Amino acid sequence: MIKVGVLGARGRVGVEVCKAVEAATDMELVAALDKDDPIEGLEGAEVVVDFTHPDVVMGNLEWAIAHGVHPVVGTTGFDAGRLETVRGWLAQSPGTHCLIAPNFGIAAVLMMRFAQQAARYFDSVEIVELHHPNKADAPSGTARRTAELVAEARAKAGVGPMPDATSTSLDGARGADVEGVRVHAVRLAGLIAHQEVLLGGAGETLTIRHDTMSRSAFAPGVLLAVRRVRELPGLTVGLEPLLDL
Ligand SMILES: NC(=O)C1=CN([C@@H]2O[C@H](COP(=O)(O)OP(=O)(O)OC[C@H]3O[C@@H](n4cnc5c(N)ncnc54)[C@H](OP(=O)(O)O)[C@@H]3O)[C@@H](O)[C@H]2O)C=CC1
Ligand SMILES: O=C(O)C1=N[C@H](C(=O)O)C[C@H](O)C1
Repeated sequence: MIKVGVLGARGRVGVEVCKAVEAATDMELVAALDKDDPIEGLEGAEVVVDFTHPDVVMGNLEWAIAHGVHPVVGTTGFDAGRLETVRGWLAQSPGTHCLIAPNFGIAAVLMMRFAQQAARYFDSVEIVELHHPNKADAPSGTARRTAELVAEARAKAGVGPMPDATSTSLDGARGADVEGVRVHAVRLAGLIAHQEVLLGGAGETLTIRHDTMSRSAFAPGVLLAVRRVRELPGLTVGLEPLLDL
Protein backbone atom coordinates (compact mmCIF):
# COMPACT_ATOMS: atom_id res chain seq x y z
CA MET A 1 0.00 0.00 0.00
CA ILE A 2 1.31 3.44 -0.94
CA LYS A 3 0.71 5.94 1.87
CA VAL A 4 -0.63 9.11 0.21
CA GLY A 5 -1.20 12.62 1.58
CA VAL A 6 -3.25 15.25 -0.26
CA LEU A 7 -2.73 19.03 0.07
CA GLY A 8 -5.70 21.12 -1.04
CA ALA A 9 -7.98 18.23 -0.06
CA ARG A 10 -11.13 20.37 0.13
CA GLY A 11 -10.50 22.12 -3.21
CA ARG A 12 -12.24 21.43 -6.52
CA VAL A 13 -9.58 18.95 -7.67
CA GLY A 14 -8.40 17.83 -4.22
CA VAL A 15 -11.83 16.35 -3.46
CA GLU A 16 -11.65 14.21 -6.63
CA VAL A 17 -8.10 13.12 -5.83
CA CYS A 18 -9.06 12.05 -2.28
CA LYS A 19 -11.99 10.00 -3.65
CA ALA A 20 -9.74 8.30 -6.21
CA VAL A 21 -7.00 7.51 -3.67
CA GLU A 22 -9.56 6.07 -1.24
CA ALA A 23 -11.00 3.89 -4.02
CA ALA A 24 -7.57 2.59 -5.14
CA THR A 25 -6.81 -0.83 -3.69
CA ASP A 26 -3.03 -0.20 -3.64
CA MET A 27 -3.18 3.17 -1.79
CA GLU A 28 -4.02 4.46 1.66
CA LEU A 29 -5.06 8.09 2.24
CA VAL A 30 -3.08 8.95 5.36
CA ALA A 31 -3.53 12.74 5.31
CA ALA A 32 -6.10 15.05 3.70
CA LEU A 33 -4.97 18.60 4.49
CA ASP A 34 -6.23 21.98 3.44
CA LYS A 35 -5.46 25.63 4.23
CA ASP A 36 -4.47 26.22 7.87
CA ASP A 37 -3.87 22.50 8.59
CA PRO A 38 -0.27 22.02 9.81
CA ILE A 39 1.89 20.50 7.08
CA GLU A 40 3.40 18.18 9.73
CA GLY A 41 0.19 16.19 9.21
CA LEU A 42 1.97 14.75 6.17
CA GLU A 43 4.45 12.86 8.35
CA GLY A 44 3.94 9.20 7.54
CA ALA A 45 3.03 9.85 3.89
CA GLU A 46 5.29 8.41 1.19
CA VAL A 47 3.80 10.50 -1.63
CA VAL A 48 2.04 13.88 -1.38
CA VAL A 49 -0.34 15.16 -4.05
CA ASP A 50 -0.54 18.98 -4.23
CA PHE A 51 -3.50 20.81 -5.77
CA THR A 52 -3.35 24.08 -3.81
CA HIS A 53 -2.39 27.51 -5.15
CA PRO A 54 0.59 28.91 -7.05
CA ASP A 55 1.40 31.19 -4.07
CA VAL A 56 1.82 28.34 -1.55
CA VAL A 57 3.02 25.36 -3.57
CA MET A 58 6.74 26.17 -3.30
CA GLY A 59 6.60 26.19 0.52
CA ASN A 60 4.79 22.85 0.46
CA LEU A 61 7.38 21.36 -1.89
CA GLU A 62 10.32 22.58 0.16
CA TRP A 63 8.89 20.91 3.28
CA ALA A 64 7.96 17.65 1.53
CA ILE A 65 11.29 17.22 -0.23
CA ALA A 66 13.26 18.00 2.94
CA HIS A 67 11.23 15.31 4.73
CA GLY A 68 11.68 12.65 2.02
CA VAL A 69 8.04 12.71 0.85
CA HIS A 70 7.77 12.38 -2.97
CA PRO A 71 5.60 15.20 -4.39
CA VAL A 72 3.14 14.75 -7.27
CA VAL A 73 2.15 18.29 -8.19
CA GLY A 74 -0.83 19.54 -10.19
CA THR A 75 -0.71 23.11 -8.90
CA THR A 76 0.30 25.54 -11.64
CA GLY A 77 2.64 28.54 -11.69
CA PHE A 78 5.91 26.81 -12.53
CA ASP A 79 8.37 28.72 -14.69
CA ALA A 80 11.98 27.77 -15.45
CA GLY A 81 13.20 29.51 -12.27
CA ARG A 82 10.82 27.60 -9.99
CA LEU A 83 11.70 24.28 -11.64
CA GLU A 84 15.40 25.01 -11.08
CA THR A 85 14.73 25.73 -7.39
CA VAL A 86 12.92 22.38 -7.04
CA ARG A 87 15.85 20.60 -8.72
CA GLY A 88 18.14 22.23 -6.14
CA TRP A 89 16.01 20.96 -3.22
CA LEU A 90 15.93 17.45 -4.73
CA ALA A 91 19.72 17.47 -5.06
CA GLN A 92 19.90 18.10 -1.29
CA SER A 93 17.55 15.17 -0.57
CA PRO A 94 18.86 12.19 -2.53
CA GLY A 95 16.27 9.46 -3.08
CA THR A 96 13.35 11.92 -3.07
CA HIS A 97 11.65 12.32 -6.44
CA CYS A 98 9.10 14.82 -7.75
CA LEU A 99 6.67 14.95 -10.66
CA ILE A 100 5.05 18.23 -11.74
CA ALA A 101 2.45 18.16 -14.50
CA PRO A 102 0.48 21.14 -15.83
CA ASN A 103 -2.33 18.77 -16.79
CA PHE A 104 -3.05 15.21 -15.62
CA GLY A 105 -5.83 14.62 -18.17
CA ILE A 106 -4.76 12.02 -20.73
CA ALA A 107 -6.61 13.79 -23.55
CA ALA A 108 -5.01 17.10 -22.57
CA VAL A 109 -1.54 15.55 -22.69
CA LEU A 110 -2.34 14.17 -26.16
CA MET A 111 -3.64 17.59 -27.27
CA MET A 112 -0.30 19.13 -26.25
CA ARG A 113 1.63 16.41 -28.08
CA PHE A 114 -0.45 16.80 -31.27
CA ALA A 115 0.07 20.58 -31.18
CA GLN A 116 3.81 20.06 -30.78
CA GLN A 117 3.87 17.67 -33.76
CA ALA A 118 1.81 19.97 -36.00
CA ALA A 119 3.54 23.25 -35.09
CA ARG A 120 6.35 23.10 -37.66
CA TYR A 121 4.00 22.68 -40.65
CA PHE A 122 2.09 25.98 -40.25
CA ASP A 123 2.98 29.69 -40.58
CA SER A 124 0.89 30.68 -37.55
CA VAL A 125 -0.02 29.11 -34.20
CA GLU A 126 -2.12 30.76 -31.49
CA ILE A 127 -3.60 29.30 -28.30
CA VAL A 128 -6.96 30.09 -26.72
CA GLU A 129 -7.52 28.65 -23.24
CA LEU A 130 -10.96 28.88 -21.62
CA HIS A 131 -11.58 28.25 -17.90
CA HIS A 132 -14.02 28.72 -15.03
CA PRO A 133 -13.90 32.23 -13.52
CA ASN A 134 -12.52 31.07 -10.13
CA LYS A 135 -9.19 30.05 -11.62
CA ALA A 136 -6.26 31.72 -9.83
CA ASP A 137 -3.83 32.11 -12.71
CA ALA A 138 -3.80 33.25 -16.34
CA PRO A 139 -2.75 31.96 -18.71
CA SER A 140 -3.25 28.36 -17.61
CA GLY A 141 -0.30 26.09 -16.93
CA THR A 142 -1.43 23.92 -19.82
CA ALA A 143 -1.44 26.85 -22.25
CA ARG A 144 2.00 27.98 -21.13
CA ARG A 145 3.38 24.49 -21.55
CA THR A 146 1.73 24.09 -24.97
CA ALA A 147 3.22 27.38 -26.11
CA GLU A 148 6.67 26.32 -24.91
CA LEU A 149 6.40 22.99 -26.75
CA VAL A 150 5.17 24.72 -29.94
CA ALA A 151 7.98 27.30 -29.78
CA GLU A 152 10.58 24.58 -29.19
CA ALA A 153 9.31 22.49 -32.14
CA ARG A 154 9.31 25.50 -34.48
CA ALA A 155 12.80 26.57 -33.42
CA LYS A 156 14.11 23.03 -33.90
CA ALA A 157 12.63 22.90 -37.41
CA GLY A 158 14.02 26.35 -38.28
CA VAL A 159 10.58 27.94 -38.76
CA GLY A 160 10.72 31.75 -38.68
CA PRO A 161 8.56 34.18 -36.70
CA MET A 162 4.81 34.16 -37.27
CA PRO A 163 3.30 36.71 -39.69
CA ASP A 164 1.62 39.60 -37.85
CA ALA A 165 1.45 43.07 -39.34
CA THR A 166 -0.32 44.64 -36.32
CA SER A 167 1.07 48.13 -35.86
CA THR A 168 -1.49 49.45 -33.39
CA SER A 169 -3.78 47.72 -30.86
CA LEU A 170 -5.35 48.06 -27.44
CA ASP A 171 -3.28 46.52 -24.63
CA GLY A 172 -4.09 42.82 -24.35
CA ALA A 173 -5.85 42.55 -27.71
CA ARG A 174 -3.16 40.21 -29.03
CA GLY A 175 -2.95 38.15 -25.86
CA ALA A 176 0.21 37.24 -23.94
CA ASP A 177 3.47 36.44 -25.71
CA VAL A 178 4.85 33.11 -24.48
CA GLU A 179 8.12 32.52 -26.32
CA GLY A 180 6.68 34.11 -29.47
CA VAL A 181 3.36 32.24 -29.30
CA ARG A 182 0.23 34.33 -28.60
CA VAL A 183 -1.91 32.95 -25.74
CA HIS A 184 -5.45 34.23 -25.06
CA ALA A 185 -7.23 33.49 -21.76
CA VAL A 186 -11.05 33.41 -21.45
CA ARG A 187 -12.73 33.21 -17.99
CA LEU A 188 -16.39 32.27 -18.33
CA ALA A 189 -19.06 31.01 -15.93
CA GLY A 190 -20.20 27.52 -16.86
CA LEU A 191 -16.80 26.33 -18.11
CA ILE A 192 -14.36 23.91 -16.46
CA ALA A 193 -11.15 23.76 -18.55
CA HIS A 194 -10.78 23.92 -22.33
CA GLN A 195 -8.15 24.78 -24.90
CA GLU A 196 -7.92 25.35 -28.63
CA VAL A 197 -4.66 25.39 -30.55
CA LEU A 198 -5.22 27.23 -33.85
CA LEU A 199 -2.76 26.53 -36.65
CA GLY A 200 -2.85 28.31 -40.00
CA GLY A 201 -0.99 28.00 -43.30
CA ALA A 202 -1.53 28.53 -47.01
CA GLY A 203 -5.26 28.27 -47.62
CA GLU A 204 -6.10 26.01 -44.68
CA THR A 205 -6.28 25.87 -40.90
CA LEU A 206 -6.23 23.15 -38.28
CA THR A 207 -7.86 23.45 -34.84
CA ILE A 208 -6.94 21.06 -32.05
CA ARG A 209 -9.48 21.31 -29.21
CA HIS A 210 -9.55 19.73 -25.77
CA ASP A 211 -12.48 19.88 -23.31
CA THR A 212 -12.50 18.84 -19.66
CA MET A 213 -16.09 17.81 -18.89
CA SER A 214 -15.46 16.75 -15.25
CA ARG A 215 -12.59 17.16 -12.78
CA SER A 216 -12.65 13.38 -12.34
CA ALA A 217 -10.65 13.45 -15.63
CA PHE A 218 -7.51 14.35 -13.67
CA ALA A 219 -7.69 11.37 -11.28
CA PRO A 220 -6.31 8.52 -13.46
CA GLY A 221 -3.23 10.56 -14.37
CA VAL A 222 -2.67 11.52 -10.72
CA LEU A 223 -2.93 7.87 -9.59
CA LEU A 224 -0.50 6.82 -12.33
CA ALA A 225 1.99 9.43 -11.12
CA VAL A 226 1.55 8.37 -7.47
CA ARG A 227 2.29 4.75 -8.45
CA ARG A 228 5.36 5.63 -10.51
CA VAL A 229 7.00 8.72 -8.94
CA ARG A 230 9.23 6.63 -6.66
CA GLU A 231 10.97 5.07 -9.68
CA LEU A 232 11.59 8.39 -11.52
CA PRO A 233 14.78 10.01 -10.20
CA GLY A 234 14.97 13.77 -9.68
CA LEU A 235 12.37 16.03 -11.28
CA THR A 236 9.94 14.87 -13.98
CA VAL A 237 7.92 17.57 -15.77
CA GLY A 238 4.71 16.38 -17.44
CA LEU A 239 2.96 13.04 -17.59
CA GLU A 240 4.40 12.21 -21.02
CA PRO A 241 7.18 9.83 -19.86
CA LEU A 242 4.60 7.73 -17.97
CA LEU A 243 2.47 7.38 -21.11
CA ASP A 244 5.48 6.38 -23.28
CA LEU A 245 4.96 9.56 -25.35
N1 LIG B 1 -2.34 19.71 -13.27
C1 LIG B 1 -3.65 19.52 -13.45
O1 LIG B 1 -4.08 18.55 -14.07
C2 LIG B 1 -4.61 20.50 -12.85
C3 LIG B 1 -4.14 21.57 -12.15
N2 LIG B 1 -4.99 22.42 -11.52
C4 LIG B 1 -4.36 23.42 -10.69
O2 LIG B 1 -4.48 23.02 -9.33
C5 LIG B 1 -4.58 24.16 -8.48
C6 LIG B 1 -5.83 24.05 -7.63
O3 LIG B 1 -6.97 24.12 -8.46
P1 LIG B 1 -8.44 23.98 -7.85
O4 LIG B 1 -8.61 22.66 -7.17
O5 LIG B 1 -9.37 24.37 -8.92
O6 LIG B 1 -8.39 25.15 -6.75
P2 LIG B 1 -9.25 25.29 -5.40
O7 LIG B 1 -9.11 26.70 -4.98
O8 LIG B 1 -10.61 24.73 -5.60
O9 LIG B 1 -8.49 24.32 -4.39
C7 LIG B 1 -7.30 24.64 -3.74
C8 LIG B 1 -7.46 24.23 -2.28
O10 LIG B 1 -6.20 24.39 -1.64
C9 LIG B 1 -6.43 25.05 -0.39
N3 LIG B 1 -5.20 25.64 0.09
C10 LIG B 1 -4.74 26.92 -0.04
N4 LIG B 1 -3.55 27.05 0.56
C11 LIG B 1 -3.25 25.83 1.09
C12 LIG B 1 -2.14 25.33 1.83
N5 LIG B 1 -1.09 26.11 2.16
N6 LIG B 1 -2.15 24.03 2.21
C13 LIG B 1 -3.18 23.21 1.89
N7 LIG B 1 -4.26 23.64 1.19
C14 LIG B 1 -4.29 24.93 0.79
C15 LIG B 1 -7.54 26.03 -0.71
O11 LIG B 1 -8.15 26.54 0.46
P3 LIG B 1 -8.87 28.01 0.37
O12 LIG B 1 -9.94 27.86 -0.69
O13 LIG B 1 -9.41 28.20 1.75
O14 LIG B 1 -7.82 28.98 -0.01
C16 LIG B 1 -8.47 25.13 -1.52
O15 LIG B 1 -9.29 24.35 -0.71
C17 LIG B 1 -4.52 25.37 -9.43
O16 LIG B 1 -3.18 25.81 -9.55
C18 LIG B 1 -4.99 24.79 -10.75
O17 LIG B 1 -4.55 25.50 -11.87
C19 LIG B 1 -6.33 22.27 -11.60
C20 LIG B 1 -6.87 21.25 -12.34
C21 LIG B 1 -6.05 20.26 -13.01
O1 LIG C 1 -7.37 25.65 -12.72
C1 LIG C 1 -7.86 24.75 -13.45
O2 LIG C 1 -9.06 24.49 -13.47
C2 LIG C 1 -6.95 24.01 -14.32
N1 LIG C 1 -5.67 24.22 -14.21
C3 LIG C 1 -4.65 23.61 -14.98
C4 LIG C 1 -3.96 24.61 -15.85
O3 LIG C 1 -3.77 25.77 -15.42
O4 LIG C 1 -3.56 24.27 -16.96
C5 LIG C 1 -5.14 22.38 -15.72
C6 LIG C 1 -6.51 22.53 -16.29
O5 LIG C 1 -6.47 23.46 -17.31
C7 LIG C 1 -7.50 22.96 -15.22
